[in-house]
Parts: sequence; structure tokens; C-alpha cells
Amino acid sequence: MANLSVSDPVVRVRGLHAGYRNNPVLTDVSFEVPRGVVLGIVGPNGAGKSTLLKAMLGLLPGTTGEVRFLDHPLSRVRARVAYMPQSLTLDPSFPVTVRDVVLMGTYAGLGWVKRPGKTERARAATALDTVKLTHLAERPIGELSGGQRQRVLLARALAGQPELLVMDEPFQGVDATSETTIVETLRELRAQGVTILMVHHDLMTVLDYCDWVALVNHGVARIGPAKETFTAKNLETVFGIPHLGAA
Ligand SMILES: Nc1ncnc2c1ncn2[C@@H]1O[C@H](COP(=O)(O)OP(=O)(O)OP(=O)(O)O)[C@@H](O)[C@H]1O
Repeated sequence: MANLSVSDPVVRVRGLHAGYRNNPVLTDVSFEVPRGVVLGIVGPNGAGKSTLLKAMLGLLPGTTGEVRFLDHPLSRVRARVAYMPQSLTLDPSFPVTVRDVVLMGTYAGLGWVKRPGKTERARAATALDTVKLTHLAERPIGELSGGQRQRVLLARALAGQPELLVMDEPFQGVDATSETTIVETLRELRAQGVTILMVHHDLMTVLDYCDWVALVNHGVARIGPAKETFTAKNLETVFGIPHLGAA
């Protein structure tokens, strides 16, 4: 089991148990993530990557163990943590514009009664600009391509100005232009000190996109700097597969 202590952890998980009825997926998971890294969560289908994210975010009933974000339980720091789900599923006729969707990302910091004002609209505009979609601001969200929708989801997460961004497969089904834009945005965020946790499937780009890696196989089997962790030896030990892309 990986149990690496880091200085200034942004995420700290201790003794996490999570899964579904009659299907315990994660058992006694403990790890820490340092501030300002892009952490790739890597593992085969069914290894428990999405389950890990959901359990950490308190979305799975029956989860036990301790999860701290930015030194607090999530309930205390919700506005500082953004979650970007795997995809935005919606009725294509849903009458909401790209700008509206991005503006939703500012709601967590607003509280129950306040409505988004000038500041929030400016943040949403900046976020949309960052993902290079300003020209589509007034489009109904249903008219966008899959890759453009992923960028809107990212802009929505950015509009809340998070310190920690949790993403479930941000490159799933996106075109090359969108992938490049998302990667550039993640690099910019990292340069600003934002920590990024992302489930990542493409083993060929792990070393390029991530500076830390967690190898997940019904637990976090290995976690650490990418070059030391994403190695052929570890891939073989944890998953039983050697991989050419790894050193
Ligand atoms: N809602 C659910 N109810 C019951 N079992 C589930 C549910 N969701 C996932 N599982 C099971 O939990 C295990 C882990 O699934 P999970 O989706 O976390 O894996 P993953 O690593 O994210 O996979 P993928 O790469 O295919 O997205 C699998 O055996 C899966 O079948």
C-alpha cells in the first residue's frame, strides 16, 4: 500500500474504504498529494479510479476513512475545490448558453442568496477566454462538439478560481485542438500553484502531462513523482503489464 507523507499536502487520505453494495472496491487507501502538481490517476478499466474520486468527494454512501482537502474536510473548503465530471450529459435542446454554464462555476463561492454580479461575470469571461471559446459564449451548449463541451466544463471549473481541480478523464472523446487547449490550461494553472488531480487513460501521454502519478488497482498501489512511479517495473508489478512508454 502506498503511504507517502509529503510536506504541505493539499490532499490527505487516510484509511479510506469505499465501494458499492456487495462490491468493496477500495480497501484501506492512504496517500497524500503535494501542492502544485498535476497528478495522473492511472489504472485499467474497473480498477477503481472513478470510485476513488467519488469517494474522496463524498459522493459514495458508506465510505469510511478520513479525507482532507487543503487541511480541512471538503464541507469547509468546497468553494476552493472544483470537480470536472467525465462529461456533460444534457438534452441538446436544453436552452442554456455556454456563458451561463461557465457562470455556474462561480455559484459555490456565492452562498445561497447572492446572485452572480459583475465580478462573477468577469471571472466567467476570463475562464471562457482561457479555454479559447469566447466566440461561442452565446451559443446554446447543446450545439457544441464533445471537445468544446469539455472545454466549457473546464471553464466552469476555472470560473470558481479553485486551488484544487479534480477531473475525471478530461481528454475522453476530445479532438486534438481541445486536448492541446486543455493541456495548455492545466500548465497555466499549475504555474499559478493550482493542484490538479485527473484520471488519465492515455499511457503514452502520462509522462508529458503529469508530474505525479498514482497507480490504482483497487487501491493506490504506488504514488509519487511521475518519472519514479510510472516505470515499466511498477506497471508490471501493479498491473501485470510492461509498457513501452514507461522508462
Ligand atoms: N454504481 C455502481 N454499482 C456497482 N458497482 C459499480 C458501480 N460503479 C462502478 N462499479 C464497479 O466498481 C469497480 C470500479 O469501477 P470504477 O468505475 O471506479 O473503475 P475505473 O477505474 O474508473 O474504470 P474505467 O477506467 O472503466 O472508468 C468496477 O468493478 C465497477 O464495475
